[in-house]
Amino acid sequence: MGNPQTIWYNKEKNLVETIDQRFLPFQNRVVEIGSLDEARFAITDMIVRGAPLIGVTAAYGMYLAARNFSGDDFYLEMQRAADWLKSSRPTAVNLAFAVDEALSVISDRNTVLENTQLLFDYAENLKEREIEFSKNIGIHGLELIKAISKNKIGEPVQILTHCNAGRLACVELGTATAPIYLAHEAGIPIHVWVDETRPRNQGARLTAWELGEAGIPHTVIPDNAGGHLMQHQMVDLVIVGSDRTTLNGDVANKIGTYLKALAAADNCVPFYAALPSTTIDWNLNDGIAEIPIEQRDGREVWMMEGMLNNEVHEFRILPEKSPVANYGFDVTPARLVTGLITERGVCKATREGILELFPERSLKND
Ligand SMILES: CSC[C@@H](O)[C@H](O)C(=O)COP(=O)(O)O
Repeated sequence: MGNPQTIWYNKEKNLVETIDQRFLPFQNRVVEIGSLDEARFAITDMIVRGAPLIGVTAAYGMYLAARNFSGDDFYLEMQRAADWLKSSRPTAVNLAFAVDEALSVISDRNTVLENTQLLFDYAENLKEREIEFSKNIGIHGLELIKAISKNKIGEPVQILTHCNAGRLACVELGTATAPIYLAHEAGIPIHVWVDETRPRNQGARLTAWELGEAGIPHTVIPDNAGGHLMQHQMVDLVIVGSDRTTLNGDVANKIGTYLKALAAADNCVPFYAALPSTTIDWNLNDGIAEIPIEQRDGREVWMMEGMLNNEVHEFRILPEKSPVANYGFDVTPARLVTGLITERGVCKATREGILELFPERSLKND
């Protein structure tokens, strides 16, 4: 699989490097990030994507802003860098979390050099934390898969996932895919239905690529197929990721997730969201009203990208004069979510369930 991590600091080059996800699965390119602007561009242009990876990239962006600082007012410059990064994508809360936490590690008692080192350490530490979170999400989610597997007598557990909440969206292992990787490693027969996830096709392009690399049986399906499969008992479990989950358990995730949750509820299929605590917005209590939903360039809807004669091409797929709308995310209300798989365990998608796992947040949220 090559480097299992999606982002790393290259000591020889003194640069951050990441996989350029815009070219997968056609080409596996590495891109260098050497400045704040390059970090922001990586996020806006979706060279990197997925809530945890966006957060880690932003943390490195803060470090690079400090490293390249040459003005008079370090603090003001870092505040500007923070605002600039935060304005890159609105929905994934990991971004604001990482930038704010990065700001909190610097102090006016330190030299610029000391603060720069602190920001580097913070980015590396966040990266390690995300790796650990993914591992623990995997361990807790694995128990759900094991329990279903007991009743399948040698048949594979059928898991449906939407978008890419795999290692490419994180640093290693992923969120929704972490239990899948661990189940596969443990020899539990599994099969994954991969929603293609229009318009950018993160499922077809990224999740399918990842699972293929890991040798995990999977089938890519058009986004509209999930309901049919569930009606015919062809899905045992849905696991999706999240870009922002509110304290009351509402789950924002890639557009189309809500429809999968509706179909799952109608067919009594358990529907779980897997997410690290860095994806929980502790300040929000109503996802539908309060989570900002990114609207992206219509080009993603009217163009399709594909491979022809070994080259990546774009194709127009609808009439030139038809307007398009491109909402990036939707919110699945907590009542449709069977549970949340977090690094501390599985809980109900309720304020009580979340705070039971994260009691240290209780005081702050009373
Ligand atoms: C682990 S990130 C949450 C995912 O499930 C999510 O839907 C996703 O892939 C992120 O969206 P993206 O627009 O690709 O950054």
